[in-house]
Amino acid sequence: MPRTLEGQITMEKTPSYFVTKEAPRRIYNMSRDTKLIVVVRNPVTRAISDYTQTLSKNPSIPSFQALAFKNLSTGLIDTSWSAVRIGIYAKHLDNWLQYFPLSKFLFVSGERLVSDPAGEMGRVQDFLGLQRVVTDKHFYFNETKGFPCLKKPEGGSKPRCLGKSKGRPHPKIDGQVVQRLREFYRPFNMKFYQMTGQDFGWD
Ligand SMILES: Nc1ncnc2c1ncn2[C@@H]1O[C@H](COP(=O)(O)OS(=O)(=O)O)[C@@H](OP(=O)(O)O)[C@H]1O
Repeated sequence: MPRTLEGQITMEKTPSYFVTKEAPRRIYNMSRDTKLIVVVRNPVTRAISDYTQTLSKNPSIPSFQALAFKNLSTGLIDTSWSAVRIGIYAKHLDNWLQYFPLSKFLFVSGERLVSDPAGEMGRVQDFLGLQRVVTDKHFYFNETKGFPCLKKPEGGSKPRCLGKSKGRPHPKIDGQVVQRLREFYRPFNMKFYQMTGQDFGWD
């Protein structure tokens, strides 16, 4: 990490830290004052999004359901598949709470980041002790992209949406497969709501 002067905030974004066993200890040993921001979305949609990403790089991978189930007829989920495992948020958070108190965390709703980006960004700015500089005025809904985009990014004059790999259409997954995954995640989601004191409304 670079040196940070008074009045500066250094930020780093690595999604995989949240699910990496050694990360909390290492970050705690680097700086126990670190603030932690975790963006979470419905773990079922997250798993499908993850699969979509892998599929785009390698179109010959097995079907979603072939990877998600150990046994399709008994409905046994394969928790060793990373797309499934990452969505067990309560388990990962438990590991972090061995080092950091809950007050060091901000949990951002991935769903609200799309439906109300300025609102979620407001929470981020408050959490970091920043003035609310990013507001409603900075976003517009781009009908073609189907997502909010920035009206005028920092240092640029043209509107800017996130890249092609963000907000891709997902393949259609069988309703029963989705239902079984919902059931699988429900207790972990409940635990996560309880741990964070936030109901993300996934159930
Ligand atoms: N404004 C805006 N524009 C486009 N996409 C948006 C936006 N806000 C949130 N999202 C959602 O971000 C998802 C991709 O983010 P990731 O967390 O997968 O990105 S990363 O690769 O881990 O950095 C991506 O997931 P997919 O829809 O599965 O592609 C989006 O749903």
